[in-house]
Amino acid sequence: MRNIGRMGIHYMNRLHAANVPADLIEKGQKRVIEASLTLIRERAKLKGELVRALGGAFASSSLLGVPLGHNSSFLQGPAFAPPRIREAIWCGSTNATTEEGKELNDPRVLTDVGDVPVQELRDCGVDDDRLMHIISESVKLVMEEDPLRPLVLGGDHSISFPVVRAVSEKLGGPVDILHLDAHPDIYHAFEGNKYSHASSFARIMEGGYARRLLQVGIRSITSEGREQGKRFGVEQFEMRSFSKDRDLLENLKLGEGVKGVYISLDVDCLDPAFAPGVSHIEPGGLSFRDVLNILQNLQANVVAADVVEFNPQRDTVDGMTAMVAAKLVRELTAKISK
Ligand SMILES: NC(=[NH2+])NCCC[C@H](N)C(=O)O
Ligand SMILES: [Mn+2]
Ligand SMILES: [Mn+2]
Repeated sequence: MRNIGRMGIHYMNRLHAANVPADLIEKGQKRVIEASLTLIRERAKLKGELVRALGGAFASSSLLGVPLGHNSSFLQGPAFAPPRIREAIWCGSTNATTEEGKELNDPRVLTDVGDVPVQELRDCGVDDDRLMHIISESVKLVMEEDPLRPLVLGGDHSISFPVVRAVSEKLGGPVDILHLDAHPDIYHAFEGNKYSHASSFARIMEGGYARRLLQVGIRSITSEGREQGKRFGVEQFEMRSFSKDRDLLENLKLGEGVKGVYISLDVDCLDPAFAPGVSHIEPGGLSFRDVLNILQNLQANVVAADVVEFNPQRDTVDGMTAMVAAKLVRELTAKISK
């Protein structure tokens, strides 16, 4: 199953090689892209109408899955994360109430517009330039429907670039970003791939989509990561000084004077003891409660967020990391919805 995407690309290459007219392929791709966007557009419209009809919501989280794993430099399992996270959000072992009392069953708090069909698009030969634009377009379709705000389920971390681009373009200016991760993901082009999951924040900063970028949980950083951080004025908070920074990080106020705040949560910001189901095991990380303390105390208008890099193929048999990722989504929902 995990190779369908690649087989799809090879299949398209064979069609090109066999002199299948390029415009035939191009026209077919356009129809598939339109169909993909139509499904998301109509679901977002319906959920928006529903929330507005119920009334009283100023901001409301809406899940958008982006099952994309091929821009990972290591394992591609994050492509399979969105359905596993949804399953865990609604798992009967817990309940539908967030820690401070929001009801997830209430569509004014949480709705779902489904997944961008990444596999299907790649199978038709859609390349990454276009795929990234389709992801951006999908995010904008959610934002079109006031009061819906996108809560994106990755996927590897490459998806944050098209998502933040869309949020910034749609709101008409930069946002402040709180980025929790073991890695800064700011290489100019990791292993030659400008869309790499290790390069998304280079694209975001180049594009001018963020004013401030705060990176928290960092404990795997190369000299390029530090240089690029300086170059873009990134505020990098490393784990080795976390006990010193804790006070500041648990009392953050962000987003004043910009369009809002974006939160990007790479599950590997957590210590692998809390979240073993990730591609890049990096000891010495945050505890789950550290992350919740930072989130719950954050003063900010959170306009959108993502949870990325959960790899179900590396999870424990009881799906522990799926529950961890789901709880991050639940508490982000609480943060966004009001
Ligand atoms: N989004 C991520 N999990 N990125 C991990 C990047 C790992 C890469 N090997 C590095 O040196 O930084
Ligand atoms: Mn990352
Ligand atoms: Mn990471």
